[in-house]
Amino acid sequence: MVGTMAPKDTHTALWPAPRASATVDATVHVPGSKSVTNRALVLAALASEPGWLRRPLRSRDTLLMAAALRAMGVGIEEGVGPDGTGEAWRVLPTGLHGPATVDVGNAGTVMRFLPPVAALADGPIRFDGDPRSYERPLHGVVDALRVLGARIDDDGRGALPLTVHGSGALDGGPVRIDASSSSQFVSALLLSAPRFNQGVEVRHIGSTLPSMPHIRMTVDMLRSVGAQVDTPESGGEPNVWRVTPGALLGRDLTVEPDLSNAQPFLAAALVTGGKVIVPDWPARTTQPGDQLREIFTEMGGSCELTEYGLVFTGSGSIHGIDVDLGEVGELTPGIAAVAALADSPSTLRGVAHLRLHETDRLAALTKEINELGGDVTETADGLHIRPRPLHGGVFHTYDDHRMATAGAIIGLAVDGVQIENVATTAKTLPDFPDLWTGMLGKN
Ligand SMILES: O=C(O)C1=C[C@@H](OP(=O)(O)O)[C@@H](O)[C@H](O)C1
Ligand SMILES: C=C(OP(=O)(O)O)C(=O)O
Repeated sequence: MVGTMAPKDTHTALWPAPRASATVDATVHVPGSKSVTNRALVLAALASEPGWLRRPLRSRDTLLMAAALRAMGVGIEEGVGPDGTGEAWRVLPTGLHGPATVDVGNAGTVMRFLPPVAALADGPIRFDGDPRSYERPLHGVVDALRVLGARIDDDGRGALPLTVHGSGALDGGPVRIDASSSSQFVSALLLSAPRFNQGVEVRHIGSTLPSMPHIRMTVDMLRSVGAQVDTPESGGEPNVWRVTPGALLGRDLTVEPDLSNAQPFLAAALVTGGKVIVPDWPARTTQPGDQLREIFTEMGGSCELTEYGLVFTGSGSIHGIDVDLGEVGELTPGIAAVAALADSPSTLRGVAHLRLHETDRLAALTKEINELGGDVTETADGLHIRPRPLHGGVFHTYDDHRMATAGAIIGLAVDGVQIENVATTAKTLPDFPDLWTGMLGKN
């Protein structure tokens, strides 16, 4: 296996989650969005001219994406931007070639967005990854690609590991998929579709479709590089997306801060009754993390979006919430952590698909919060959380970055919480421990 594996000995290491000794008052510069960085890399690799990616996220998931595209022949030069300010990557779309091997790690974006890219390469592309990647749903992408003309060898489950036998081009056309287990099936097919001979028409036929903001992000970013996309929201049929074939432009794109990774820092303001400022919070964005402004306000905070960024202030009280998180599933672990410290119960709904994320997040949150003395029960599609006084203990993280940050939130208010393998935050936020202690004035 190639790529950026987390070192083994960090898996059992325990990190004493710092207890907040005072109200937090900090400005936290949150690194770039994983979801934007990995979409931008794919689109730049498929473009007909070079492009720039400024302030890209440098984390396990994005480095795996860059390594995979490089393995297929794309040039990605890491350096500073054209005006000398900040990190910027130059992407040179110099072809898509096999044979190559791709390590997806446990990155949903890599395992789902790249098989359609591989179908356009001129040789076999082998996909492998962490053990968990074998269990995460991929059938929506694999089955659809076969309908669209690709040859794929897998073990019969439509899951990893597998080989896409790229032939240099893909027919494309209409396809029906059930994306109820991951919005990334839809995003994956749309992102590469301008390069399919007939483009694509994706029709979602499942009962529910999670993470709509992430599909909007895909559509927005496609349009920003010149693709023509018809969506349900632009007057098309419900649950149908169409992409017209055509060349993609090389762009100069600045990546927004990752608003889902801003969550633990905003939560710190909420939990301690303090204030956290996140510079460069975008005024308009498709990122699901933007919904934290509303969710955390309902849970007791208040926020002001200024030209400088988001100013989020806790009131000293934390309220429970009854909320459907289907659109913003990746925010669930952080919301559950805050809810466990609230003054009233919470019900988090619409997130059954989290059982197939980095880990089974509903089971993991239930077990870990309850082992600290909490009272959480799983429902068919979410969690009931009844706050109780918590005590210290080991918070296991199951190689899930958002479990680690959820544990750190609880540790702010509870003595003796120890986070197992905090290094797993490197999936999307390698700087987490430093940013966290910096926020608390403990560096
Ligand atoms: O497209 C994306 O960038 C993402 C989509 C969502 O996936 P699911 O729809 O599988 O939940 C989200 O949870 C994940 O963190 C990132
Ligand atoms: C679900 C997540 O990631 P992935 O892109 O691997 O699906 C996440 O970051 O919460």
